[in-house]
Amino acid sequence: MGPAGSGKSTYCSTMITHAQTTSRTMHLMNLDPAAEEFTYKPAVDIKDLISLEDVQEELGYGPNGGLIYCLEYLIQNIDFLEDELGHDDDDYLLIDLPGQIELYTAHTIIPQLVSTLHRLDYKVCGVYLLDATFVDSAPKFFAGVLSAMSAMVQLEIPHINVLSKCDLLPPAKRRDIERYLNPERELLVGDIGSATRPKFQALNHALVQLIEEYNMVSFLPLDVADEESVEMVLSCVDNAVQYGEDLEPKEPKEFDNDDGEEL
Ligand SMILES: Nc1nc2c(ncn2[C@@H]2O[C@H](COP(=O)(O)OP(=O)(O)OP(=O)(O)O)[C@@H](O)[C@H]2O)c(=O)[nH]1
Ligand SMILES: [Mg+2]
Repeated sequence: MGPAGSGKSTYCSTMITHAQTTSRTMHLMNLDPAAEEFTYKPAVDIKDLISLEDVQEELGYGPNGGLIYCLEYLIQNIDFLEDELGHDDDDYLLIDLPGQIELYTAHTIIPQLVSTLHRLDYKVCGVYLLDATFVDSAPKFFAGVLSAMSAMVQLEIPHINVLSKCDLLPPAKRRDIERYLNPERELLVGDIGSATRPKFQALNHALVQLIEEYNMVSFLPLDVADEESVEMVLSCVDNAVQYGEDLEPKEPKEFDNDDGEEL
């Protein structure tokens, strides 16, 4: 999840590339009906169910309304998803969503999708991306945190915040951003206080308290050019969904005889 252009699709392809280097399989589920180009072919694609172009042409919707229509259509035809999904115990799906922010704040589409996945026994973790190059001041950081928080409270699933595009930050900006990865209350109050007018002080305090109560202030930096950084984000998501805990160790095929018995 995350605002338009925050790096959601890049996150998905980066994780799949990384998984391949560690002989792990991940599948892409594309739920962005406007997505046109893919680094990896999606295993499940909303465009096989409904096309944004058709919706715009036939129903006269604009791009944003059309997109919401497509996702609502998916929820009404959730059998499509159930039929498309594999039934492997260790299926790992990366679900790429569109960037319309209202999807994460106002609509019930994503919560409905999550409950379908839960019904199908998937463990779901929300990963919310914010573009690090935009989060360069306290007010922008707050705006980003509040958007991430509204997704989190709506979904009630394990939630991880990621600052994307850290590779684009010059070293000095990187140090600035590090202040916000795990900031102390005093830092937040101080920074937001000096960036806004005194009359907002009470509001600022209330916001900092809210952010603290939801334990929302931590962000993981993601530099897609740095394998360690990619691995760190992946292992936090793995931990959140307890990936691997239920997996049976697999016997290599050559140790089975023709009857499937172990030798
Ligand atoms: N250098 C760099 N560029 C990135 C990174 N992530 C995304 N980009 C670039 O940012 C632009 C948007 O990235 P996408 O991955 O398409 O973002 P998105 O969130 O899927 O965008 P929408 O689906 O349109 O909401 C593209 O030009 C990407 O190449 C990153 O980690 N580093
Ligand atoms: Mg995208």
